[in-house]
Amino acid sequence: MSQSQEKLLEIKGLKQHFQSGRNNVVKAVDGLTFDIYKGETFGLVGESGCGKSTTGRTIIRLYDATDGEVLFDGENVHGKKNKSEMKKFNRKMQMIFQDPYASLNPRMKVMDTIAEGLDIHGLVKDQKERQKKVEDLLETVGLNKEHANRYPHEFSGGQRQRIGIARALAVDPDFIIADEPISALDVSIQAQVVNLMRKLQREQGLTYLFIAHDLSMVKYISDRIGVMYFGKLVELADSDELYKNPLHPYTQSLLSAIPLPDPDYERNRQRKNYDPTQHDTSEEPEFREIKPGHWILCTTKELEQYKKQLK
Ligand SMILES: Nc1ncnc2c1ncn2[C@@H]1O[C@H](COP(=O)(O)OP(=O)(O)OP(=O)(O)O)[C@@H](O)[C@H]1O
Repeated sequence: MSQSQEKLLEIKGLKQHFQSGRNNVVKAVDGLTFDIYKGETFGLVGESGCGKSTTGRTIIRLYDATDGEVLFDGENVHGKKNKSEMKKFNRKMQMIFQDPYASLNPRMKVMDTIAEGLDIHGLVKDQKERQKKVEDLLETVGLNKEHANRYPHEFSGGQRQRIGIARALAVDPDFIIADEPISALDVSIQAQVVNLMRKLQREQGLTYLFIAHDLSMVKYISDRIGVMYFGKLVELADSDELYKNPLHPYTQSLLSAIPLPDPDYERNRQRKNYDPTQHDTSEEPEFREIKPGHWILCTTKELEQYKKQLK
């Protein structure tokens, strides 16, 4: 988790609206603007359905954006690109999924699953190099070379996620979107996978967008956190700052849902419910910087109130 201030991604006014039925539009992502710095882990949290996965998928261009821009190292990912330019982006940006079993082809040996990207991008010259590269990747993620000839069903959930990580790493990416990568795993295995991701980040200078629905594990892995509610970011801050100074009532509600290790605190803790009707409606809320690096969706009047709450 070494964070620079150099931007790897600039997401500007990103929108993803889905047509649902004839007259209904789902605004899954509705105007997101934020940067992701080189070498950091940016945690994106919010409850199910708020648009986290759609954000990840739109950034990586699995979907074309309805509106807005994604700049990767200054280049517009969503601009008109020819095939070879798209291939270059596809290699630099990889994705790890929540359910590694569903994302691995059950009829493909681990060797071929991991080597798929190597083949597509022409990164190995012959079978021998291909095999060696896959074996090295298996070792990098804590598996061993004998695993290369097995099928996904022969592995545990944690091992399958390691295979998913090896597949993403094969093409030597700069940026990985991890979409709830540990939510489907046993609690005992979750920390192992997160620790592996942190180790790989240190060793390979990776940048992560780490998507999760609760704030507990995200705090541990993220440098900065964005809190998402119905397609919009409501708060964004350094991880420590967000826990010290949660200002938006929705962030406070998410935080109040995390069980805490301190028994005294835990006994007195109350779950805060978020009531979206509690906001000032005298003007449209905007994403405003309340102190350097700490952003909140609010009106000017609310901003003054939040300032008084700052610790
Ligand atoms: N391809 C699609 N077509 C139509 N609607 C979609 C599509 N993908 C997502 N949605 C809708 O967009 C909204 C956001 O979904 P999304 O999966 O991004 O949320 P999420 O925060 O990642 O939730 P979860 O944690 O459950 O995956 C939801 O209302 C969902 O039903």
